Amino acid sequence: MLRYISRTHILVSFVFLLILLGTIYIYSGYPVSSFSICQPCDNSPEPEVKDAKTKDCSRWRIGDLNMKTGLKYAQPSTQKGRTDVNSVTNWNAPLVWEGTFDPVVIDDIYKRMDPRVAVVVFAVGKYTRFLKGFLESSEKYFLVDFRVTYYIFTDNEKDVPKIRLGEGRKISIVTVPSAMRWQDVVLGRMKWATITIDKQIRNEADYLFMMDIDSVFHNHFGAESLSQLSAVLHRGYYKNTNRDNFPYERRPKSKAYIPTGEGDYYYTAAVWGGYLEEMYKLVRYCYEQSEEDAKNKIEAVWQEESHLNKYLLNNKPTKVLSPEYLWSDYDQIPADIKVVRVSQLVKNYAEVRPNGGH
Ligand SMILES: CC(=O)N[C@H]1[C@@H](OP(=O)(O)OP(=O)(O)OC[C@H]2O[C@@H](n3ccc(=O)[nH]c3=O)[C@H](O)[C@@H]2O)O[C@H](CO)[C@H](O)[C@@H]1O
Ligand SMILES: [Mn+2]
Repeated sequence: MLRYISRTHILVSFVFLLILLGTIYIYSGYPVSSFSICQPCDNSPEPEVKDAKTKDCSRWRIGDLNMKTGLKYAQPSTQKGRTDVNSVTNWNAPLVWEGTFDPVVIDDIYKRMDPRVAVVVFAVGKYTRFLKGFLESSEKYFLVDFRVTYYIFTDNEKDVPKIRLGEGRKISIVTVPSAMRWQDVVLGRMKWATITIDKQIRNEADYLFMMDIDSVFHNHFGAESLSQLSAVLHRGYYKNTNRDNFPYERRPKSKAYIPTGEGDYYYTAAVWGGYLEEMYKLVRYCYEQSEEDAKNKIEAVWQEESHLNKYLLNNKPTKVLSPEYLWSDYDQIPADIKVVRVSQLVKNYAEVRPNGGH
């Protein structure tokens, strides 16, 4: 009997001890299941990661909104703000316009995390001519003081210009084959980006942006653009267009098909970004869906842009960026666009594309 009691005692004490240790472990702040953006920082092979920042980094988690003590900035108001545009979606995500954020505050918050940002751009065939304007203007306006790597996918490495880059910023060249059709380049972006994220970028970045190269930055493009998944409203359809007139893929045979009566917005495929893994999922989705289409002998009306719009209908973006984030030199600037941050260049489609035309 005595032996029996003492065994039970030992067992109960052991279980109690386990529970106690577990509780201490959890309450001591160990990240039980939360994904940490800073984890990759610690493993980073990059020599320029500063000690202080790496130490700081271990305290950061995605979703933290910690700001430096004593930072000086204008008092935010609950009464004043943009009233000419809607700045929230019906799934309660921010719709970002000039005047809906304070760059002093938001850039400080994100800079403290010191994320590594990958920018994937393609410059195939004659499109290498756009690299200089894109890179030089990006250095002036795009996530200044953040760590940025431009992944330049090209079939012509020697035409990549030498540009002076800011501290912590670099270029990584990825060689891709030339193409006979521009459609193959724009869709090929999904294939080559998927492969290269798997092989290389995953270990080198926390956020990833996909961008068209025929673009120039004109104004601040900062941390207000960062989120799990951020998509930009296409300038051509953001104001008065009925959803049934969005240029979604309308043929049921395509994987990108969206029936009439559905849809939130029409997003451009020329600027989109988010957490590395979220972007990987989406880029890979566009690649796989377009492969399915090819098997069925159909190509979506606006290539990867059609697949992107299909995905974002069911997987809502966590931030919607206004057309300030991609305007076009072809179009006049209306009153609600207070700032053009990026603009697409006017180009001679027939001359610059391998198979001409629109
Ligand atoms: C503003 C906007 O909504 N842009 C979209 C629109 O592009 P655009 O009409 O602006 O197409 P584009 O000619 O700029 O092609 C898209 C991008 O592919 C690359 N490229 C293309 C051809 C080539 O020979 N070499 C090369 O490098 C380059 O990075 C270029 O910026 O339609 C395309 C698909 O039809 C894509 O969805 C673009 O994102
Ligand atoms: Mn373009």
